[in-house]
Amino acid sequence: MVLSGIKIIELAGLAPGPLCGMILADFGAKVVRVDRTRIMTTVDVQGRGKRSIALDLKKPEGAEVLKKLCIQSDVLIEPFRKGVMEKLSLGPKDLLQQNSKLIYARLTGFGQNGRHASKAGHDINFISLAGLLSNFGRKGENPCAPVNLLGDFAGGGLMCAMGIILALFERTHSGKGQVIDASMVEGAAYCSSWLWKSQKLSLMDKPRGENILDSGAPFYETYKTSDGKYMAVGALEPQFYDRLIEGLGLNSSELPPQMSLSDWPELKRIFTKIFASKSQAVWCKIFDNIDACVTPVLSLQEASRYPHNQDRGSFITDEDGQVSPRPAPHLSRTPACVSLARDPKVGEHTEAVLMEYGFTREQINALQCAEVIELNGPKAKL
Ligand SMILES: C[C@H](CCC[C@@H](C)[C@H]1CC[C@H]2[C@@H]3[C@H](O)C[C@@H]4C[C@H](O)CC[C@]4(C)[C@H]3C[C@H](O)[C@]12C)C(=O)SCCNC(=O)CCNC(=O)[C@H](O)C(C)(C)COP(=O)(O)OP(=O)(O)OC[C@H]1O[C@@H](n2cnc3c(N)ncnc32)[C@H](O)[C@@H]1OP(=O)(O)O
Repeated sequence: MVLSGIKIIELAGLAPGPLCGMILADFGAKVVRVDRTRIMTTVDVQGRGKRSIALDLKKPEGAEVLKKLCIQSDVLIEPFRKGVMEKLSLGPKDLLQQNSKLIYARLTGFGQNGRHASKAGHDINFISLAGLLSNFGRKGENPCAPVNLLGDFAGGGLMCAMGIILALFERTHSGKGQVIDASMVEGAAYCSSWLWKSQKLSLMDKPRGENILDSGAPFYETYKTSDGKYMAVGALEPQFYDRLIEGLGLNSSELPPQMSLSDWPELKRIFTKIFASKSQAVWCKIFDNIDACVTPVLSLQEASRYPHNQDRGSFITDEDGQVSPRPAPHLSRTPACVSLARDPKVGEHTEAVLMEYGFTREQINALQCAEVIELNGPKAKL
């Protein structure tokens, strides 16, 4: 696997850091998640392929343990707001001094400088300041966040993983680590470069809900079917639009032209009425054989059972029976080799990991007695 041999320390966070660590683990890195002590469970639902140690970083001995782990690792992912790591004497200066090859990834909302750098925030705040949230939602309605996909995951976890991979690549030439300042405001904005640059093309320059891709256009919209489900229509180009009209059983000579903006509301009414006359399954049968960019809107469960996705094995089931997406993209020679084991429990691997990093049993016992670490898993085999 591409990242075989790469050792990553991930300090436990809420959502973006865990995705970043999971991607790297899926592609072969050895990821150790550092959980807090005295917590019953983790909120990390993206623990696939990771091991967990429970370590109290507030205790000086705990910070020393982390330093020792980082000396022997390639990457540290830290998800706290600016200044938290420095307060623990675990900032980049402290750690890079001991391991100049370390890649120190700082995944925050607002970045390491600027007036909001020390403020707390969540996905919705980051995408609001990136100028993006103002674009989501229907005409006349309040902006509505696309769950926490854009800030936390596209702009956060994924961008941070890209930064780490870039830094690992660069390190093969320079032999040096570096600090990655991954701000979710900037990551989300960067992912959305098309939106910024398409203003010039008059594609997305009208108010929210009146543009071609934001529910303004009748041919890029969802429609309710007779059984209360939905179809997604993405018939943007004229050739696909013609086939949409054909599939709906309409006659284009009796309709206004596709790009007549003033007629979009009327076209939407017509399409809405027709889609409501048949069930989703019937529309699927019709549009399965027509190249019109029309697809069913599926729930997560339906997506994993959808024939095309089954053809490609796009979803996997772990040993707990939990279904999730398999890693993407596919690499032909060195594909991801995903773990099907259940996610790690907090502190399940403390002993095994510490021994692997050179701690003796006596040292581990002492750390345990001082409540610096917790051992919640099976004993390591010596
Ligand atoms: C929208 C998403 C988030 C979605 C997540 C939700 C699904 C979940 C969020 C809350 C969960 C619920 C909650 O946990 C309560 C229940 C728990 C139960 O187990 C399950 C049910 C729950 C109801 C649970 C359910 C769900 O899981 C939730 C609803 C996002 O946007 S995620 C992106 C967030 N933003 C960022 O990542 C940006 C950068 N980070 C930050 O801005 C802040 O870290 C953040 C996230 C705002 C948190 O701020 P906070 O003040 O709490 O932390 P920091 O200032 O960063 O400091 C961290 C302190 O912790 C100390 N520390 C860290 N590790 C250790 C350790 N190993 N040992 C000791 N101490 C440690 C660290 O030193 C800091 O201490 P100080 O404050 O003293 O400096």
